[in-house]
Amino acid sequence: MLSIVTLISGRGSNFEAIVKTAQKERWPVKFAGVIANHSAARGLEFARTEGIPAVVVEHKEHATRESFDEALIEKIDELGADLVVLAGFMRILTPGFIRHFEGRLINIHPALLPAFPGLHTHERALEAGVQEHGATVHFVTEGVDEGPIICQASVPVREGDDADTLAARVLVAEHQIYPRAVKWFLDGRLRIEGNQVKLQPQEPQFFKL
Ligand SMILES: Nc1nc2c(c(=O)[nH]1)N[C@@H](CN(C=O)c1ccc(C(=O)N[C@@H](CCC(=O)O)C(=O)O)cc1)CN2
Ligand SMILES: NCC(=O)N[C@@H]1O[C@H](COP(=O)([O-])[O-])[C@@H](O)[C@H]1O
Repeated sequence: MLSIVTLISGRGSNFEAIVKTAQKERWPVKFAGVIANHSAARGLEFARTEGIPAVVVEHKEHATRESFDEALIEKIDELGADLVVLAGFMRILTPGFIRHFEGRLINIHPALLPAFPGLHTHERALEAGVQEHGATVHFVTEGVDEGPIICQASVPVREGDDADTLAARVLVAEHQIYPRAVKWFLDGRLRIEGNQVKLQPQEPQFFKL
C-alpha cells in the first residue's frame, strides 16, 4: 500500500478533497500524515478528525530555508512517503528538498501554467483580462511552478468576477483534478518524458469546466 504525506499552509481544502475521494473510491492508500508550516493552518483540524497524524514544522523557527527543508525531510521520511503532495503549501522549496523527493513530489497551482506562476494568480488573471483561467497539477522542480504538467482544468472568467469569485470557481476545478492526478500517480500511470508527463493508458489530461 502506497503512502502519502501532504504539506499544507492553510485551510487544506485540496487535502480534504483528496482524502474524501480516496475514502469514497476506496483507494488502497495510507495517508501517513499532514505537515503544516505554521500552527494556524486550518487543514490540521480536518486531519485530526480523520485520525491522520497532523504535524507542525514552523518555518519561522528556522534561520534558513535549508534548515526548514531539512526538518521537513526528516519528518516526512519519519512518517514515510511514496508521494509528497503540496496542497496550498506556500513555501518555496530548496534544491536539496526537490532532489530528495524528485519524481514523487507534486503541487497544484491556481493558474493555467505557464501563465501566472507565483502568487496572487487570480488578481493577475483579472488584471491581464484573460477569458479563461484555471488550475494546474505538476511535478515540482527547483524552479517555481515550472515542473512537468500532469493535468490542467480551465474555467471561464465571467463578467463581474473579482479575485474571490474567480478563486472559488478555480477551487471547484482543483478539487476535481487533484484527486484524479494523485490516483494516476498511485496507479503508476505517469511517465515523465523531458518536460512532459505521459499518462498510460492514455486519457485526457486537460479538462474544460
Ligand atoms: N522549488 C519549488 N518550490 C515550490 C513550488 C515549485 O514549483 N518549486 N511550488 C510552490 C507552490 N506555489 C505555487 O503553486 C508557490 C508557493 C509559494 C510561493 C512564494 O513565493 N512563497 C513565499 C512566501 C509566501 C507566503 O508565505 O505567503 C516564499 O517562500 O518566500 C510561490 C509559489 C511550493 N513550493
Ligand atoms: N502557490 C500555491 C497556491 O497558491 N495554492 C493554492 O492555495 C489555495 C488554497 O488551497 P487549499 O484550500 O488546498 O489550502 C488553492 O487555490 C491552491 O491552488
